[in-house]
Amino acid sequence: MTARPDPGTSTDGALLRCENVSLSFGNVRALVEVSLTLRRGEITALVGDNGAGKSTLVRCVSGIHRPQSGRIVFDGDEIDFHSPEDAREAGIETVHQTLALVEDLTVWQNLFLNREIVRRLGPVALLDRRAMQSRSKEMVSTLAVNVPAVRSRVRRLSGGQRQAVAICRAAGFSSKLVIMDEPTAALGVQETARVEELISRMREEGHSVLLISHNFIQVMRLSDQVWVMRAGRCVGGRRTAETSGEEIVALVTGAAGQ
Ligand SMILES: Nc1ncnc2c1ncn2[C@@H]1O[C@H](COP(=O)(O)OP(=O)(O)OP(=O)(O)O)[C@@H](O)[C@H]1O
Repeated sequence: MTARPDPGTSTDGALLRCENVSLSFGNVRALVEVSLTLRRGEITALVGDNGAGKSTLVRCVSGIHRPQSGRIVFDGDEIDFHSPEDAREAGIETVHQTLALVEDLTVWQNLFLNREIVRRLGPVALLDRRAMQSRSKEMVSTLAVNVPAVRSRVRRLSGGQRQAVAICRAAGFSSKLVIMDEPTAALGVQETARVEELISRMREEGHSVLLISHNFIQVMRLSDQVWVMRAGRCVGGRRTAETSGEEIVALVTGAAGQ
């Protein structure tokens, strides 16, 4: 990963800036000169029809793809991630639709998966279960996550509770940006409401969130800023308070200009 200082971002409040980012897969132009910004401490929504390029853009930010041209500036540095680990190291956590939780492990084991706390006893390294459990309780209670107990196995949790654990894992460990890909797509009405509450609470706790959603009502309810993608291009950005669901739908479908 290379990092180049970018003095511009510290003053304009932007945590993330994509500038003319392009990426094609063979003949498919998945991203065409996409430019957008994401401010610190806000919930930024990314909307667009199927195939618009949302996931591809997010994959560029989270280290899965590398743009063929353009640049991405995160927290003042131009990024050139080679892997999701690079992105994570820089403070970008992604909650994928698949959640990547291990069913047979407990909530706390999932929260600390691959970042176990280790205690040294002379030459021997031991997992510090007590420290991980107590830190997990703190993480869960900070965001008031609706999870029965950190010692429950994930397989016993509902879809909403699993989503909450995955979000909690991403929000913990001092991440600077949490990306969520359709966090409520597979949930019922009540569970969706709980996860939305959790996302709002993250903003109250100072987290920055990039939310991909097909649910315009949710986007209008939760976000501070909306960016719209269509056919690989970013066709507009609006402050949520200054737009309407109708205008966003019109941008998504192409019925409105920029
Ligand atoms: N790995 C890939 N190889 C080839 N084509 C791809 C690949 N990933 C995405 N695409 C193509 O790039 C375009 C953008 O896809 P992308 O998944 O980013 O859209 P999306 O807005 O996230 O859609 P959805 O809402 O359905 O997830 C589509 O035409 C898709 O078929």
